[in-house]
Amino acid sequence: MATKKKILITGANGLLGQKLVNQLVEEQQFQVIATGRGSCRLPGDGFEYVQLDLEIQEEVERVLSETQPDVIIHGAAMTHVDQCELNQEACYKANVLATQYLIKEAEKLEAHFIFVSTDFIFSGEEGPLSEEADPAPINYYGETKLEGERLVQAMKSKWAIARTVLVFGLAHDMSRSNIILWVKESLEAGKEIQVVDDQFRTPTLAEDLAAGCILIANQGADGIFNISGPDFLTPYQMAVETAEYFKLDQSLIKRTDSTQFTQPAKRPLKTGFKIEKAQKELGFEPKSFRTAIGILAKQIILARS
Ligand SMILES: NC(=O)C1=CN([C@@H]2O[C@H](COP(=O)(O)OP(=O)(O)OC[C@H]3O[C@@H](n4cnc5c(N)ncnc54)[C@H](OP(=O)(O)O)[C@@H]3O)[C@@H](O)[C@H]2O)C=CC1
Ligand SMILES: Cc1cn([C@H]2C[C@H](O)[C@@H](COP(=O)(O)OP(=O)(O)O[C@H]3O[C@@H](C)C(=O)[C@@H](O)[C@H]3O)O2)c(=O)[nH]c1=O
Repeated sequence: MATKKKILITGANGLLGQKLVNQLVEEQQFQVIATGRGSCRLPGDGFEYVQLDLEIQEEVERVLSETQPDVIIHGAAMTHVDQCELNQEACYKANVLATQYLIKEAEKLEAHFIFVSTDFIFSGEEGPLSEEADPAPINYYGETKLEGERLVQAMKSKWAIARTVLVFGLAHDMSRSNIILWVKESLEAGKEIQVVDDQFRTPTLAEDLAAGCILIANQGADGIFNISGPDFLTPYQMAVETAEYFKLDQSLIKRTDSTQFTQPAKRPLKTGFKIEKAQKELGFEPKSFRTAIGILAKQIILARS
């Protein structure tokens, strides 16, 4: 029996990482090597976990030469946008240097390299955007992700970039929350929240992002693909839909805009992605926002039982 190809996931303990490992183990197309900083926080089995801090180049060299993956999905990053703005050195190490070390080993192995990127490489002047739009980041996190994309696009071996937007979902032992969980928990606690209605996104269920990355891996696809949800919404609209779905008090949601609600790092106003290319070329089919909330609701109930 032919031995299976090996796929290595970086940041496997994270929201996307956990969904990638779950789906890859289920599909059984690859031998799965899950890597992450520190101990394994993933439930279940069917994969090999290897500790890998991507900011330590010797560790990257050792782990990659020992595991010899055929495919790498690089989702690891510093993703707290405000912390990235305030601690730019840490952000640069996690998002640029780590990617640089990994690319060097991927080229040696001629491994298919799939880089997960973001709508935050864009200025937010217009949206939704196609894969051909010109990047112009307006926060430091976005700058480092764009730098990562540039390193990837200069690779001599096969590469792909999966760009996504406002990922939401439920994972084990999460290091940070995301908008749907935050809205639900705030309203359940009877807390009033200010939510902007002048930013536009195509929010993405973590499972759909993972499915899109795996389509790229399975098909050996190369180039840039927008992998996001299909619905073009503002955070305010997302909050109202979440309240409706979970039958929570909508009066606690106070509509505001980006001039009133400010965060340390500027957010691009209008982003969101057109996903026709991924739909046509990969067969990518994400869930509607409402269906996605329903999936999340089931997971929340399961997690409680
Ligand atoms: N979340 C979102 O809304 C969006 C995310 N993206 C991109 O998607 C990808 C995944 O995001 P998401 O799953 O939400 O992020 P998470 O923050 O949930 O996961 C990121 C993971 O990367 C790990 N990591 C960070 N630095 C290192 C390092 N030096 N070595 C090894 N692992 C490291 C973190 O480890 P630890 O658990 O130890 O902290 C964490 O598990 C990222 O590349 C992000 O830029 C793009 C658009 C939207
Ligand atoms: C906390 C908060 C957020 N918001 C809005 C602002 C923003 O548009 C949206 C999400 O806010 P957050 O700060 O939680 O998420 P944010 O850091 O904007 O999320 C980003 O994460 C990185 C990793 C990405 O790559 C981006 O695609 C994007 O998803 O909700 C409010 O309106 N009120 C609030 O109190």
